[in-house]
Amino acid sequence: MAEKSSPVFSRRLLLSSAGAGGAGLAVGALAHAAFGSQLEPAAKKVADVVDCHGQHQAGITTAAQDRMHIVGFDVVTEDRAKLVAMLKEWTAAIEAMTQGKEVGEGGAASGSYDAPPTDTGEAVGLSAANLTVTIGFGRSLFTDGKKSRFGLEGKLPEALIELPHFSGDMVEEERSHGDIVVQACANDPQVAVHAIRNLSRIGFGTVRVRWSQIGFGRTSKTTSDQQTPRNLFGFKDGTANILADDAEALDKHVWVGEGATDQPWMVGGTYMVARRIRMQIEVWDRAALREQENVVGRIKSTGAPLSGGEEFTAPDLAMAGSNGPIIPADSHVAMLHPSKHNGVQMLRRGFNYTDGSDGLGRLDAGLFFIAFVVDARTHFVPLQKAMSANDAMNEYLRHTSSGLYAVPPGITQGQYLGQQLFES
Ligand SMILES: C=CC1=C(C)c2cc3[nH]c(cc4nc(cc5[nH]c(cc1n2)c(C)c5CCC(=O)O)C(CCC(=O)O)=C4C)c(C)c3C=C
Ligand SMILES: [Fe+2]
Repeated sequence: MAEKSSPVFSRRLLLSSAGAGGAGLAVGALAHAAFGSQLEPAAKKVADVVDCHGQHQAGITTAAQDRMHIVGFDVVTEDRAKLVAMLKEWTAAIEAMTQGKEVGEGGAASGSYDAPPTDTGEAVGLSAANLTVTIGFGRSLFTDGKKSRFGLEGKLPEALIELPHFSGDMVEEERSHGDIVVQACANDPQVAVHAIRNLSRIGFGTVRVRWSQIGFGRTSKTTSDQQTPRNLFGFKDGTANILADDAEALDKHVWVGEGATDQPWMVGGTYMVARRIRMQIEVWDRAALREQENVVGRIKSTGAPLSGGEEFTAPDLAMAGSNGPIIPADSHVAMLHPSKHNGVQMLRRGFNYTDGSDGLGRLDAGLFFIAFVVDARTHFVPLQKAMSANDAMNEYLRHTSSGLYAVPPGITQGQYLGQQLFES
């Protein structure tokens, strides 16, 4: 995936170029024509643009942004051509928005005075903010359980399983699954929300929103120069993550390679696991620091493993403590360490969320867990099973949603997202 600055017209530049003259214009069709004519500034390098083209979709190994809006859509039409047309329109919109441009010919305020604007407008004046938009397909897009949908017979990857029920799950169906997932990440919340809103608007009549979630803070690092952020338990999260420059780990654990799938259209793609995990914040806040560190298996202040060293020192799961291993066997780190799961790793890219309070005075807050894996059957299910059976952290968690999506590979200019699936 290419991630470099591109010479584009930024929304901020457009706004400043419109200037006071634009603001002083009278309302009406004349004003639109005049405003439109001023939107022709010289090209400018924009530093916070992530290219949406490449071998893989953006928003996976991209340096994790601070904000996220993710949505699960259900397709409401039976018409394959209509669905493909929407994916083409989405792609054009994504190409524009990720460059900080407005959606459609007329944008927010330069189109026909007698039609709804092709861009909703709330990102005018904002930069691209490293926006990435990543799409994935749920199992239900391929089959309704009895018969194929959209002529996608034979295209359902074996790896796109129905995730099982895990012990303790309190999964709400209406917050889970969906035919298509769209993850928008940016360093400005309004840019992420604008992206999802405009895709929803374009999709009206073809898709309907099944669920959505806003995340306000990253809980992972995906590049070596990023600081490890903290989750709502106050611990560093993302220390032992797969990083963008670790090509070997990415090829082994994240990207679907040739020969590793029954579906050639998935080569260069990956699978996204998305689970809303509510954290029992008030219970956690009453737990002693010793208990908190024993639950995680790491030191709260530094992120170092309880066996010693600094944040990136490998945990010594065999080191003895006064009462068994110094990193408790039921701690989160001991439970999910690759050495306990045939060496498998995942690229975690989740976000902290809060959805206000629950009416009982408790924060409805937690971690919207997102991970990208080559195959959930080997790289997620066994880990989640171990976690839900024995992890000491469970006492403080409630898994309230669940989803698995096939994330197709990236595209080149002129292609549309999902083309590999619909035209192979
Ligand atoms: C099944 C996969 C995982 C779920 C679900 C999950 C939820 C979850 N995790 C934290 C906090 C931390 N996780 C940490 C490490 C870690 N977590 C997983 C997997 C899941 N986490 C893995 C594979 C690892 C890495 C293990 C290793 O290799 O050592 C950490 C430690 C710091 C780090 O390495 O990131 C923390 C802290 C929460 C709060 C949570 C659910 C709300
Ligand atoms: Fe974790």
